[in-house]
Amino acid sequence: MFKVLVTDPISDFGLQQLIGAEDVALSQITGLCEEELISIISSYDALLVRSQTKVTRRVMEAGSRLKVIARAGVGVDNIDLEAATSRGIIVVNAPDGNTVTTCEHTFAMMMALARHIPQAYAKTIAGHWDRKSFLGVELRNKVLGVLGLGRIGIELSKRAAAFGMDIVGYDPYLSKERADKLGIKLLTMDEIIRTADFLSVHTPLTKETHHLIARPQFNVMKRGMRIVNCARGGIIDEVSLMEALDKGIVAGAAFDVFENEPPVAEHPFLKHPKIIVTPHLGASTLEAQENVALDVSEQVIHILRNEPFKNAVNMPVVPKELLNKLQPCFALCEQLGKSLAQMTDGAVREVAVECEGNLADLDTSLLIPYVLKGLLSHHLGSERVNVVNAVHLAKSRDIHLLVRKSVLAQSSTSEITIRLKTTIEERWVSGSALPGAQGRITRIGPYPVDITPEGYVLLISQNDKPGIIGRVGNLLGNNGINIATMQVGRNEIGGSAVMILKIDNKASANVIEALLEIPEIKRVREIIFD
Ligand SMILES: NC(=O)C1=CN([C@@H]2O[C@H](COP(=O)(O)OP(=O)(O)OC[C@H]3O[C@@H](n4cnc5c(N)ncnc54)[C@H](O)[C@@H]3O)[C@@H](O)[C@H]2O)C=CC1
Ligand SMILES: O=C(O)C(=O)COP(=O)(O)O
Repeated sequence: MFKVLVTDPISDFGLQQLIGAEDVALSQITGLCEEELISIISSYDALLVRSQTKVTRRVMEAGSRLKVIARAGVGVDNIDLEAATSRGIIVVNAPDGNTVTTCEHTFAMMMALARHIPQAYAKTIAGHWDRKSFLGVELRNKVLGVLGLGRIGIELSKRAAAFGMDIVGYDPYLSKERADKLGIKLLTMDEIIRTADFLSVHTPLTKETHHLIARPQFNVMKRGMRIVNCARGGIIDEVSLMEALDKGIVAGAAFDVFENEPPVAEHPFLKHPKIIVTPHLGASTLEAQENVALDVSEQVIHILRNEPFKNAVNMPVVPKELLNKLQPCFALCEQLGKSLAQMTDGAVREVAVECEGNLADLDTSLLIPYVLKGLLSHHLGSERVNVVNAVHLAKSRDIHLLVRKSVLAQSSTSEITIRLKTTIEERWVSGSALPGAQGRITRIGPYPVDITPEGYVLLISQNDKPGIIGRVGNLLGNNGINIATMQVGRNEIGGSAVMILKIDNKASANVIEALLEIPEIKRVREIIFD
């Protein structure tokens, strides 16, 4: 039974899939502080949060069973992603479910700002019929600067265009062609800041975007501009904004988010007549909450059941077409990594993935985590290593990772060779995988083989002398070990040779010792595929 903990208010409708799953026990406990969460997290396999719960390194250290942290929303700045990755915890979010809702809230804030609606409402219900203090401005013909043209920034731009605004924007990932189609003029950050009548930020909060708008930016802004933040507290420096308001540079500000949430009662934004605020309501509609909860519930179930999932924040995004082509290779790569771990001595220094044939045209760097998972889990334990943290674990051990390509196929149309260098030796294995079929190991070092990576394999290196095969067969037989298949290979008559035996049951350490007592046998390795 998988135990799932929900610590922020998440739509019950959206959680139905988890609630109804026979293999899931769901607990909903909201309002926990860090210490309280730490005290209970150790028994859970999955944690579902929104923005309130801070999922710190300490929480993850205490969450020894945690396999997945799901964010029912977009921003993951409340989750320590580095800690999650290094512990192999998958972090997923729901990037599409609240786009329109947050964009509509931003637009509502921009209109409320232009027409002083919250201030006028407060005064009217307090009994004052004041028609002089709230002279507003039109949005029409105003320049809207949008920083961050992702999902929300683009939706906002579309709506602003319908209101007759001129949209200028900046996003390092938006192409000019796409911007032209959307009617957005791409400018530099500096040009936008100098020309915008309204400025709205829609980037994530990262080290790079922290205080993206601060004193130097406010100092060059158009006098009387208005600024909106419905993305994240901290993108706009709150102290510099207060100064800019006092200097008359900024005529008004609309904030849905704060550097620290909830803000303290004395926070200057809460008293300033030119600032309007909402309590992080950007994503708070019925529709968005159902969307994001449905999305993450489905992903959590897939991850817990070891099924394919989408939107992992701490794993590379793989286009579906590429995923379909590489999928058959994932299990094979893990098995190739596992076999190398068992046939080499010394500390691993370099792992190279070499792809040939049809695979050479694809981004095969995506295979590395699978190879490393097989390789490292042999040394570090399968509990500790998965495809999320495998690269991190390898790099933190100074293991050099390489991907090489060749258009030649040696023994099949799509062959993968994994070459491993350790402090004392270099060995390699090759394999081939076709869609819908189990992968096969096609080469062990220079020797062509054809084995399915399952069960037990004995690798015996010996000098090529008559009678050895018989002695090995007898010894195994006498110990009740049945040989399923046997392949032999050699460099030259009387030179080095190998015997690759698939056996039906495990050879004990005593059997391996006895094999090594046969004078011509130089090395015996048992490879266990599980
Ligand atoms: N107030 C609320 O309740 C909500 C707030 N958000 C916030 O809005 C943010 C944006 O959401 P989406 O549009 O869905 O994300 P997105 O990932 O689609 O868009 C973010 C864009 O910011 C761009 N960007 C990153 N660094 C930049 C920089 N230095 N300058 C300019 N552009 C930069 C990225 O290239 C990307 O296109 C989220 O990260 C989240 O923090 C999202 C949903 C609700
Ligand atoms: O999705 C996001 O990034 C949001 O900021 C929404 O936050 P919330 O889920 O409402 O706490």
